[in-house]
Amino acid sequence: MSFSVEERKSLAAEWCLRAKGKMDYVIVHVGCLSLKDSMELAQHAVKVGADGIAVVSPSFFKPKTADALRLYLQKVASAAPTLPFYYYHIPTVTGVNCESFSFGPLLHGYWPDTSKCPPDCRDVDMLASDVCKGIKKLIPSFSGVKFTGTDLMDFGLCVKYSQAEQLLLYGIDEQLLTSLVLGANGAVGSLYNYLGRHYNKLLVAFAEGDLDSARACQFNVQDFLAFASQYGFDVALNKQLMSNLSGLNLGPPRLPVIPCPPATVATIAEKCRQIFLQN
Ligand SMILES: CC(=O)N[C@@H]([C@@H](O)[C@H](O)[C@H](O)CO)[C@@H](O)CC(=O)C(=O)O
Repeated sequence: MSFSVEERKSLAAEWCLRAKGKMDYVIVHVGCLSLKDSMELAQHAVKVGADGIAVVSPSFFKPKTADALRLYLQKVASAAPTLPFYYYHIPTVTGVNCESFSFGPLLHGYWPDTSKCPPDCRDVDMLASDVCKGIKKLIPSFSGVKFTGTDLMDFGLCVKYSQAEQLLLYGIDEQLLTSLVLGANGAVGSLYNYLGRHYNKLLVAFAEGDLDSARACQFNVQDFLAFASQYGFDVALNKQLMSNLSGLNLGPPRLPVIPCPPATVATIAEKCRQIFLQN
């Protein structure tokens, strides 16, 4: 999102090129503040051979209702109708709220029908299950959701009303196990960039019904994040950890995101090695 449209195009082209024969999917994120930019990126994703596109809600002029967001998503999808389309739900980042809710914010999550709400309720995430309701009629290429949220009832409803073959990708890495129980069939997140082997153990243990081992894997991640959070775990620190742990120089974050002091990164990387090399 911090990249220009041109930078995003060249990154998408490079990923699609290099992933050939190595990766099952490259899903290009094309969400922007401008609908036109998103449509341009969607068309470009087709040209470079992406396997799908994903879109977050615009976060400056925000949609006020799930209907409005669906209409926006429909327009973006129409620019690349042959590509599988994914809605990327990440309310803590987009700040997209339900502005109307019949029983007020305290009951958020327990009453997903936002159509019945008064117009004075602004602090409630717009539910992904509302956005996805009936979306296939508007977007025939709709193929699933990337759900980065802690509202597991909302996630559960996305799973319940999804169709066969759709992807339900969970995005809170420290709670992956919980989402698997509810029916997640994939995950996208930042920690997988350096904890892939560890998470594969969790997935295998879960698939084999070995919940003790799966829980142990998840708890290790939670321990690690609790440690890193003391230093302010954020996107900058995460990128620096990726560089430190992989040995690849991934470059600095872009302003206004400020990097973490290198000594702190080294401390956290060391903790990561301690926890995950021993387990
Ligand atoms: C809010 C946020 O950044 N969430 C991350 C998580 O991977 C997150 O970093 C992790 O669960 C630690 O809290 C991802 O879901 C989002 C993400 O990696 C992305 O869109 O690039």
